Amino acid sequence: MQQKNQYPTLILASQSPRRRYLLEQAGLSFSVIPSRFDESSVRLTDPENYVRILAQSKAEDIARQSPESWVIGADTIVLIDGTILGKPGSRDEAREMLLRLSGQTHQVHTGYAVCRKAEERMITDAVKTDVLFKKLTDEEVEWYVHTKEPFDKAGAYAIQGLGTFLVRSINGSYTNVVGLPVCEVIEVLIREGIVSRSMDAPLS
Ligand SMILES: Cc1cn([C@H]2C[C@H](O)[C@@H](COP(=O)(O)OP(=O)(O)OP(=O)(O)O)O2)c(=O)[nH]c1=O
Repeated sequence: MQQKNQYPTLILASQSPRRRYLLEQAGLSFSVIPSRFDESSVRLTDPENYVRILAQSKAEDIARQSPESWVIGADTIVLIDGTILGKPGSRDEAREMLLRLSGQTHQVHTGYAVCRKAEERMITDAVKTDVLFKKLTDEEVEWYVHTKEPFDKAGAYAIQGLGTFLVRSINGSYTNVVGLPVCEVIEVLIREGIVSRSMDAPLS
């Protein structure tokens, strides 16, 4: 008898617990295999293109190992006045980023990619959300840096965490700021027949 292949149907190619949580919250079943793609190898173009290329590269990295699976990759950056803020490497850098965002509107761009190597299928797009920070006092910045939350987050904050107090308002997708535009990604998964949202199908 022929062995059934062992590839998972859907893989999230990300180390980010936030992305995992967002997809779980939406009722999806999937495996997690973080990509080891070197992000520094990608040249900075315009923000939308940049996050799409990174998302695509992360997804392709895992799709090569698991060609029958559908693979999701994503990348999030924070952009203020044309400058990209990545993850802060030190307390000083986190402080600097937060002071730069204080009282201003910035953009969060998340690129996503959904691909299946076996049929050379690749769908990518990017979503932008505007985020307005309240004006921060030095004490607030100091307190937040000391919580250590800023360190693995683009722009040195987490809207879904303690950093929620920093955000006065947003215009656009909330989940996009957290790291994955869930509505758009699930639209792709439904369109490609990977998940269903009809009553006669099981959950996910
Ligand atoms: C702005 C913002 C970013 N972030 C996070 C989401 C991402 O995990 C991180 C941006 O880094 P990314 O390089 O996009 O992702 P990652 O390195 O965490 O995971 P992987 O490359 O394996 O997919 O910042 C928040 O959690 N909350 C926020 O409010």
